[in-house]
Amino acid sequence: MSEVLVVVDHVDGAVRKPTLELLALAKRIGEPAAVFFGSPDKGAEVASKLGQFGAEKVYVVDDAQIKGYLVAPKAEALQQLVEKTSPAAVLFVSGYEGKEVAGRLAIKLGAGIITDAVDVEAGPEGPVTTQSVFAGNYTVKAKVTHGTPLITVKPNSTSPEESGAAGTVEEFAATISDGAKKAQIVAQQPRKSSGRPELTEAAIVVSGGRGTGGNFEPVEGLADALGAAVGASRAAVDSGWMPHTFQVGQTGKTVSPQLYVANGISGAIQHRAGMQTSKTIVAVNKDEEAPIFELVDFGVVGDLHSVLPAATEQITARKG
Ligand SMILES: Cc1cc2nc3c(=O)[nH]c(=O)nc-3n(C[C@H](O)[C@H](O)[C@H](O)COP(=O)(O)OP(=O)(O)OC[C@H]3O[C@@H](n4cnc5c(N)ncnc54)[C@H](O)[C@@H]3O)c2cc1C
Repeated sequence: MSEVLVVVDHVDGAVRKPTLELLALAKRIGEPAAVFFGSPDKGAEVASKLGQFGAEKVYVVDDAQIKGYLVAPKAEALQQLVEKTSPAAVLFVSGYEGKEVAGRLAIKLGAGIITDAVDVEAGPEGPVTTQSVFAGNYTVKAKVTHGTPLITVKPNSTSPEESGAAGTVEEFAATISDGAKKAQIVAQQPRKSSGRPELTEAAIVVSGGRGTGGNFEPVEGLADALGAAVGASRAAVDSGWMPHTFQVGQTGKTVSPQLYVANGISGAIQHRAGMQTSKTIVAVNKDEEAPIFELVDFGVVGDLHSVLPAATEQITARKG
């Protein structure tokens, strides 16, 4: 069985959950092998974590020559690794960086690329992907017909699976050309931490829309009582109430938490596209005809400014 390369999404060696999801998908189509761009010192620790979730091998690519530049060196290193290992596919997390590296790699290899898959399974002639298009109204099955399939997968498309594989480390020395070092990073600033979970990884998401009137305090209060991430509709983002990084939907992030609480959000199709696969959906809306109520498991018709503080108080009291 051929290897399936999974490009690791991490922050200073802390592997993010979408990578663990990719490992579960990789296992369906071959032998999962992760590619970690980072310090070789962290290789063993990262390999142990990735091994726990199915990575049989972890290629460690020293990022000393890579981290000071934008994505071109990563694509170049991956080209060399793909040429050496001839994998059955390469999987990336569907994010800004994952898609850009995958696109560059596709050009270098002359290979086919599929972006924003929500599922990957084995087919008779290689991996078959599922994409959800037109705001979730259609699903498309696709396969790459030329070269190594390069596939970017949306976060929360599947659940990580613990398997306890070995996760052995193999260092891969890539040669980075001067041509790949043309876009240098001159300054980097980590985003201020809110102390809340990352939106796409959170088990609970509490979102607010235009119905908040710009006051997100009740939404944030409930989120904090539940240990949840905060999300927003595009109307709230376009009004300047929340940054775009909080937007859920077709042109924002896709979330699939255990619980999604939509407050003052009408349920437009573009918002649904980013949250309709949530396991349980609760909505608070003062309009009983709001379309969001078509997809909820539990709905409250009421003013969020009174419903949310009351719910927060109850939850806080129960937690003691
Ligand atoms: C190409 C394209 C891409 C888009 N991408 C996205 C996207 O990624 N994400 C996204 O969200 N939208 C997206 N949109 C916009 C989308 O069509 C809607 O306009 C948007 O989702 C509406 O946001 P909303 O539900 O907050 O506002 P509204 O539709 O105005 O709904 C507000 C709701 O709040 C309720 N309400 C008002 N006051 C209260 C109160 N006090 N208590 C309780 N309920 C109250 C109202 O009854 C209403 O249902 C996109 C649109 C286009 C054309």
